[in-house]
Amino acid sequence: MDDEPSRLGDGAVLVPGWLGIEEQVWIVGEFRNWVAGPVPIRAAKVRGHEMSVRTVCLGWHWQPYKYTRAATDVNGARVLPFPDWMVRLGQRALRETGHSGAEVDAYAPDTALVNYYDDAARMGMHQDKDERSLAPVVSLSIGDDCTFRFGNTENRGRPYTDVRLRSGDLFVFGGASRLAYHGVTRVHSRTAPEGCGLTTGRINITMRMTGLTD
Ligand SMILES: O=C(O)CCC(=O)C(=O)O
Ligand SMILES: [Fe+2]
Repeated sequence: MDDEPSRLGDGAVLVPGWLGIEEQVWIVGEFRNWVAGPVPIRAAKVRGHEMSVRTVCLGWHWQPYKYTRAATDVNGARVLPFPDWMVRLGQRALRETGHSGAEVDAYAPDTALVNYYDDAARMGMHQDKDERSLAPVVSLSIGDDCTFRFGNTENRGRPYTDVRLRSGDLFVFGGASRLAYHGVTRVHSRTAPEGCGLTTGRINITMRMTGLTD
């Protein structure tokens, strides 16, 4: 049995086992299409250093530290459109984490950062703050477990909470937690459940509302 949902902060809810195994498999299949282009998955460069995580984007392309329609730091191609099914999935995520009908209706995510972590990949503590909208971020994890660190809105340090994110878990952070620092301190190799579609590594999808218009 999966654990009950837990609150990691005001507006931050973790729902273990939210995606069924068939949904996970299906999303991994979509992931294989996304990484094949038009913009290949790549490690973004932050101040000249490649991140250990590799990322492919939908809707808008994220590069440190802005969103563009075309991947001007990769191959100049326009990223794939943000899929309708993901808008609906994002709305369902908000509905099932206690958001009001009005918030659900207003939720129109238009970018997803799709990260792939191998065993050695990590993500340092950061805020998701390149969006103009403060609508919640919806995070989905598939594959190997990770240790996810969810902190405070002031700085990268304590107080923070370390939790295990497992395949199928949903994490939503909005409201007073929307600009909380967070990161991934480690990936737990070979922990992916059998049949999730991924045999090695971890996929994380964060959908967001950019608040941008063309
Ligand atoms: O991999 C995760 O769980 C978090 C990813 C993240 O924070 C990001 O892409 O901004
Ligand atoms: Fe983030």
